[in-house]
Amino acid sequence: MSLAVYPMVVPGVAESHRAQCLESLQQAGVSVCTQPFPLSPCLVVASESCSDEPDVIPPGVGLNCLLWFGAPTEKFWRLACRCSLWLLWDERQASPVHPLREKLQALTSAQANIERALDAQGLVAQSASMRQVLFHLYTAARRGVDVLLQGESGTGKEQLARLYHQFRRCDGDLATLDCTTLDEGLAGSELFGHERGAFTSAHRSRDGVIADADNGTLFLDEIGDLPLAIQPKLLRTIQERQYRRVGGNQWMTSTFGLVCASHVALESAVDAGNFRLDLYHRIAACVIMVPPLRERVEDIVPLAEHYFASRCGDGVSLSGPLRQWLCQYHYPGNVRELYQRLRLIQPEAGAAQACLSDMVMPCSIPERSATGDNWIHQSVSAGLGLDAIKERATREAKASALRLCDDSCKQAAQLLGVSERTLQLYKSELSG
Ligand SMILES: Nc1ncnc2c1ncn2[C@@H]1O[C@H](COP(=O)(O)OP(=O)(O)OP(=O)(O)O)[C@@H](O)[C@H]1O
Repeated sequence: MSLAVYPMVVPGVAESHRAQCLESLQQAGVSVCTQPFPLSPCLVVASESCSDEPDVIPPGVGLNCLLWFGAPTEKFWRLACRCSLWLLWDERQASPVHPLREKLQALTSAQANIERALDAQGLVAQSASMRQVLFHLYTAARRGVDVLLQGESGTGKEQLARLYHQFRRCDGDLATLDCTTLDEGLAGSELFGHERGAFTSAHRSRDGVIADADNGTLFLDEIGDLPLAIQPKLLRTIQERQYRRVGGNQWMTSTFGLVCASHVALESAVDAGNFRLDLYHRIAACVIMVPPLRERVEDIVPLAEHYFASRCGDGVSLSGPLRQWLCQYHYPGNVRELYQRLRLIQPEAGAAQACLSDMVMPCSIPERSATGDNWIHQSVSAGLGLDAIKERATREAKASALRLCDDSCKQAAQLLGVSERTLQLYKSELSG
């Protein structure tokens, strides 16, 4: 396999270390790219003397390997947690040519497979933290390790479960069970299936999701919501991959890979007595924390571009103010909320750029507000006249625009198509 790498020497690293690194790459037969290239891994070269910037690793580069000169220190761990793999270079020993080649080989083939899977599923992951999540997911899937995905709602756990299934390259299907919808009485049947006559409405025998996942992957979404009564029944199934249908007495086998997801920290659910510790230990062999969107701001613009590309065709770029507007928000609902926000923006078909002025605001004032109070109707009945009504509508529009734009007069002005000064005056009137 021909290997290429982009060495990213962190500022402050000694020149002698940089030279040693380049020499080892040459000995390992690895070519050196002069630019970060998405499909080539990045070798982050660092040592204790390097700068301590948290964002030394730029977004958009491929998977990365940290090459650290010297003994690991706190700085090493801070950097290592942003890298997929790492290699320590103990200067008393010969240069680590073979391990270096091996790690770069592993990263290169993972990178190509991950890229293919992202394309196939229409997913975007540019940030170093998401690249790392993908690498761990890929490694776990290829080694047949079960995975627990934890992260806030809307971060993409379900999409990652699909990727995990794709990475496993198995013959069977991805069988999904959303545990939030499980009725306590029917949970056993949904999971294990049932025999005919097992309960009053069981007119026929049927398979459950565990049988459906045979030779494939079982995805238990929101596993924290699994009724407590059914939890002990899953222990053997997860450990031995065996199950018994409700009303049956024969143990059956299903060979599946397991991926579970939860938006709550399951450790807290265990502490609160809502989740069994023995079940937690069986599903948490490899816990992958999916970072919230506000902690990977680098993903916001690529996700937005991806969203517009899927709606308007390729090549829609975002105007500067629109990028700024999108990146300033903190997205408690994560990618799902970003997509909802983007629905407000409607670039013209075939337009090369999406701008804030493409934003569609609700153009008619609702007939009745949630409280049932129709202020326009009341104002008209009270004989207030059009000017007073317009004046109030204008004030409400300014307040809404400022709220939407996190109090930025400039962006709110763009949104309303008025001058920035108009919004500044409105704000000073309010504070005066
Ligand atoms: N990396 C990504 N690239 C493209 N779209 C994404 C990505 N991550 C999430 N999405 C989109 O965001 C939305 C929410 O994703 P998903 O349902 O996977 O989140 P979740 O973490 O499972 O949420 P919940 O905990 O509420 O079930 C979906 O529309 C999904 O397509």
